[in-house]
Amino acid sequence: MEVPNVKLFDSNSNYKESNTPRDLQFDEKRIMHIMNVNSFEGDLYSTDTQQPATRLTGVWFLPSFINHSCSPNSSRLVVGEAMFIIASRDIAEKEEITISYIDGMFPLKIREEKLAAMGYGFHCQCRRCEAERSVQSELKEYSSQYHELYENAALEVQGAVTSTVHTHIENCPACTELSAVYDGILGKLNSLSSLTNLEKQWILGGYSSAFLAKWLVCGYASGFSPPSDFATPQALQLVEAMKATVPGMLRTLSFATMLATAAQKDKNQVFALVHRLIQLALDECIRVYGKQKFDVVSKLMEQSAEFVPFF
Ligand SMILES: C[S@@+](CC[C@H](N)C(=O)[O-])C[C@H]1O[C@@H](n2cnc3c(N)ncnc32)[C@H](O)[C@@H]1O
Repeated sequence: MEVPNVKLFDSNSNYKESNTPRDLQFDEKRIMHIMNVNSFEGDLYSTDTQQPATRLTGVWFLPSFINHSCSPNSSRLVVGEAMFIIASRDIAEKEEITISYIDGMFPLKIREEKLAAMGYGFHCQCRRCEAERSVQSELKEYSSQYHELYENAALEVQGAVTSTVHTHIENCPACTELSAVYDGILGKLNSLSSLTNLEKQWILGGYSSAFLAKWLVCGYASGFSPPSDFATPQALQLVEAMKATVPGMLRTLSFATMLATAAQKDKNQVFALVHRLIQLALDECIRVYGKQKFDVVSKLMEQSAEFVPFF
């Protein structure tokens, strides 16, 4: 399809197409399809920081040309009416700019289902998907278990968050089982020699909520406040994997700050782990610049007990 002149979308421009091509004539179905695959949905932030974020849907012309990847290099932020596309990791010269159309922190099968449900009409063949497909048969057991459990686990979490009574650990069966899936996938990945370390991180990142379910189950009894000994090298390994998988996610930033706070309180904790967690939080804080990053990370650390890092 021919790309229209950008000036057509500029409200201050007098530019007009000399003659409307026949295929641009009014066709309701076609217009609806174009809207479906090109519009964005998300949180809109006011420049007035006292205002809460509101949900919005809209079409932003230039960002709508950006393709999807399950391990993208950019993410988007809407402030007022402007959409910012922010690099979430270093981007090489001539590398395609990509964003994720879905919450990519899920295993392959769920990502495929989410993309299919949105009607984009493509099968993702990014490097992350291809790496995960290449070991799909080896991971089948964990992938199926995750698939069976994750919706129920999400319901348990929602129930717990909205409940005023602190339910006990036994009342969270799906979360408990899901956390065992994480240990299983971790062991399996260690035994797979056909994958690079980065490919293993991409797969592990997709199972992050299974690890977080474990935190939830442990943190439950203590009113969601993470136990001080929860910041283990295994938790750090997951934050590193989440950063490598979908960089710049708020969930990863919050998880890192929560762990850093817990690690700081633990007298037995080595300084290197706390330091690395804070560094990761600063790296993931891609929407603010300079010294403000430190303010945001320390504020999040103060508030970390209130955060439920799940789905
Ligand atoms: C928002 S548009 C992206 C820009 C579009 N590629 C273009 O040139 O106008 C979404 C559509 O782009 C295509 N697309 C996006 N990401 C893709 C990917 N990773 N692989 C194949 N097609 C993709 C699909 O057709 C999808 O419905």
